[in-house]
Amino acid sequence: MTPALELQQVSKTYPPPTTVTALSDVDLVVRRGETVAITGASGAGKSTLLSILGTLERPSAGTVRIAGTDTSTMSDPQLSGVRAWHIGFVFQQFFLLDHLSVLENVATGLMYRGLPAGERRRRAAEALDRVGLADRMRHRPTQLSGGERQRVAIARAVVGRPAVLLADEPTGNLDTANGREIVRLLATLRDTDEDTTVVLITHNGAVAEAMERQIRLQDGRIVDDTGVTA
Ligand SMILES: Nc1ncnc2c1ncn2[C@@H]1O[C@H](COP(=O)(O)OP(=O)(O)OP(=O)(O)O)[C@@H](O)[C@H]1O
Repeated sequence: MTPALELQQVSKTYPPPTTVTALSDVDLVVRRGETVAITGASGAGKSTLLSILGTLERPSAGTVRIAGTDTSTMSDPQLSGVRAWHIGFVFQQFFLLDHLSVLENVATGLMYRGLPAGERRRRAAEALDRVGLADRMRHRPTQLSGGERQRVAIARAVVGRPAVLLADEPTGNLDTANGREIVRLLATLRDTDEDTTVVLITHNGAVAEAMERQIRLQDGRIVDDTGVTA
């Protein structure tokens, strides 16, 4: 089957004045439905790798394929389209819009799908039900706990049923119990949605262990990968 994500000889050097090489010659194949943790010290290149997998950043060299399609020749609007249809993002800081209701926040995840507002709201309500927040739809994000806010962010990320969910430290702002809930939720979404691929960055060993595969970065290179058999 076509891999969900494929990097071939990917390097990323940020432009001057910094000229930092954040990734060097990374080869990575993520199969559909895999759950993957990316670990490594601060500055190892984890966020850069996630941004490249999510087409938010372009590599300086190498090839990025999303569901088999080479993204290197795509224009910025085409890449936006790939993100809107295929990729969901979750961040440590939630990034919810406080002036909108929880339901409206989740509906923004369908903004670029060309759906009528009523349909966006219907699907948003369904996604909130899946993350166990059906009774919080009319709340504002500021009226929710940290764990609940992250569940709203996850609902927004998966409302369009993307093939890939990318999460940068999704449990980083949560206590252990709430972090565990979020990891359990991500696993459930993978099991109930068809073949959703989950790639997350974490500094937390227990969160990493909850994923099927662990990849460790050091100085911009993959130094350990439990998904690769010798
Ligand atoms: N926009 C940028 N411009 C220049 N250098 C950058 C930029 N973003 C990241 N870097 C550098 O690239 C390297 C890798 O950064 P990255 O954020 O990918 O690491 P990380 O493993 O996610 O770190 P952390 O765990 O601290 O978030 C670091 O040396 C960082 O300073």
